Amino acid sequence: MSRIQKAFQGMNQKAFVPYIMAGDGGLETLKDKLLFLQENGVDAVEIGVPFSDPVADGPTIQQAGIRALSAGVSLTQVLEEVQSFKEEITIPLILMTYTNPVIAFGVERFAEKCAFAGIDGCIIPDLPIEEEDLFAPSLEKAGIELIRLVTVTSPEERIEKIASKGNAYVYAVTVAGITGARSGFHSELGSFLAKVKKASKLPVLAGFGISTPEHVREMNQHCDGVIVGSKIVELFHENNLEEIKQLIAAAK
Ligand SMILES: O=P(O)(O)OC[C@@H](O)[C@@H](O)c1c[nH]c2ccccc12
Repeated sequence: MSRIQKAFQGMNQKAFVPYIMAGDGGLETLKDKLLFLQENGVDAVEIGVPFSDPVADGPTIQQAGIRALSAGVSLTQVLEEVQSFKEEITIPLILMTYTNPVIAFGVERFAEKCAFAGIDGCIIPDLPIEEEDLFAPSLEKAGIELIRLVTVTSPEERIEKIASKGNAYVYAVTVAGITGARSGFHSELGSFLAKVKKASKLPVLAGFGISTPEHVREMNQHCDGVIVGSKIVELFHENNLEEIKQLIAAAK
């Protein structure tokens, strides 16, 4: 059983998975952020790779990506950095990137380097399930789990098709649109998450627009855990570690 499967199967608490942008504040801060999150009890971390054309990202994550790119941070550097401290990180790490950088890097090489760096899973949000055979075999061979997204606007058959795959967790996107803090959630949220849960044997984690402890608690009534991106990115940028702890604590 992989580290990621161990972390997410037989969980008796709700999961909390933060997203951070690698290289925001300098690549040398990545290790300290991961150690901080690990010490404070998160279940996994999504590490974003800065990319020039992040179509699914809202302004907060885009800005973090621009800061990282202007510091010269690349996919190669992110993988080398993660590899350099892999012995100290025990929680699963999920690399979040887009199809183009992976193709440019070479799919097979990407999968191997991820495995060598101690990465457990990947999220490639612009990779539709119809095209995943381009990536999935190489990732599987390297022991990297592909985490798939379903969205609140996906038709039911599509939810079923996507949610029945994989070994880690299903990422349920709770809004139609891009990442970023929001004040309210989709009216179909509860029934959407119920559909995803029914279609999958895996834990269902909800993400997009979750930015307060109240959101975390509300969302967790309908799913197995949450993913928080933009708010975590913003709080790290402001060095507000206290509020990060409060968000994590809301899931426990
Ligand atoms: O930022 P939010 O609204 O909290 O959403 C999570 C999200 O940031 C993270 O999982 C993510 C970052 N970039 C993405 C692109 C697509 C899907 C998901 C993501």
